[in-house]
Amino acid sequence: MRGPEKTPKTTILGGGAWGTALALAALHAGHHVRLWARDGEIAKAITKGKNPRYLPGIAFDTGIEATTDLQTALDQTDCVLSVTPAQSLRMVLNEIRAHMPANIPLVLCAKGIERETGALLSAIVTEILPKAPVAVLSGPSFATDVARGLPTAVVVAAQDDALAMDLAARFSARNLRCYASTDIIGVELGGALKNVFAIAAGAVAGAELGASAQAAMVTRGFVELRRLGVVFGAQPETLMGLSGLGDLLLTCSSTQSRNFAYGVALGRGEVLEGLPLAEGVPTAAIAARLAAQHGVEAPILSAVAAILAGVITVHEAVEALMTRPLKHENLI
Ligand SMILES: NC(=O)C1=CN([C@@H]2O[C@H](COP(=O)(O)OP(=O)(O)OC[C@H]3O[C@@H](n4cnc5c(N)ncnc54)[C@H](OP(=O)(O)O)[C@@H]3O)[C@@H](O)[C@H]2O)C=CC1
Ligand SMILES: O=C(CO)COP(=O)(O)O
Repeated sequence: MRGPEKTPKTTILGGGAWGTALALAALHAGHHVRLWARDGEIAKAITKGKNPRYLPGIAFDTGIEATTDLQTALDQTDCVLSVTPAQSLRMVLNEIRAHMPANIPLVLCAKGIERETGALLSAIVTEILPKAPVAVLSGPSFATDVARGLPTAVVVAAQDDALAMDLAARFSARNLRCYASTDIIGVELGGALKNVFAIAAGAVAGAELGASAQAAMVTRGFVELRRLGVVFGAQPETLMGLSGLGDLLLTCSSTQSRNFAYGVALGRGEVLEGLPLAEGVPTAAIAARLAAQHGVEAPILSAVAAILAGVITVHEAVEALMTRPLKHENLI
């Protein structure tokens, strides 16, 4: 006879919009959920069913145990979701190293490439927590949609198919459908690079260059994403899926995306300081550098990096893109 099912114990690192939304999703999937936030006020608010700084206007179920104490957050956990920004991952992993139980999966939910080193986030986990099986959760999913319980589909990748399937089953609930994948690199690259193309699409919208230009930018951005995927060893078909095409469709068309909104402000020539987190900003520079190092033709990535570095304007970038030598429509 089977014994009673054990309640999954899930720890979320990060009390921002996505950390809170994923904590709620885990709660709705029946987990015992603890969330670590570095800010005590945010931890208190989440425990009371709100996060006014990051999810304003959304009241949610109580039941998430939020704390500023890492030891408490990680005690007896059986799965950890890392949901702080990509550029903080190394710092956060170094902080949790002493408290992390051995052989517990670490699921990366941030989207970016480390600016200083060019490392993919999964490589940073392997370097700092070599005993933690690494997984990646990505796909078209606005935190506010997930927090409101709107239907959303994502993909969870792990090298071990059984782990990927387990995690997909663990986090799936009525309004969150998780597909499994074994292509960690493809899934993380799709999430990291779509942010840069969302900035490009936003800049085109902000500069009022028209819907046709926006569609061209997204389509050619997708070609660049697939080219970089080949270099990194991603499976090309992964990028046709939720983390890749799916997330481009979402974030290259909606001001709900912070990266798209950042691009809009850039295109309008507005002040950028103080805008919410746009992960595509640090990732653009390193992605353009990696593309150049590997001889990958990626004019949109380079243009976004150059605009963000203040080397060229949006209009100059568009003119340079439009007057490149004519060629066949190479799709890879
Ligand atoms: N929002 C969304 O819709 C989605 C976001 N993502 C990805 O999730 C990641 C996080 O995004 P999101 O939650 O939206 O971002 P937010 O800006 O909403 O929140 C970021 C959170 O990370 C915390 N944080 C920042 N730096 C550190 C650090 N060094 N140590 C500990 N905590 C830190 C912040 O704490 P504090 O408040 O103290 O500064 C805050 O709680 C990003 O990579 C994003 O691309 C993925 C899918 C959807
Ligand atoms: O990654 C996201 C949706 O899939 C969120 O996008 P932004 O970070 O641009 O808001």
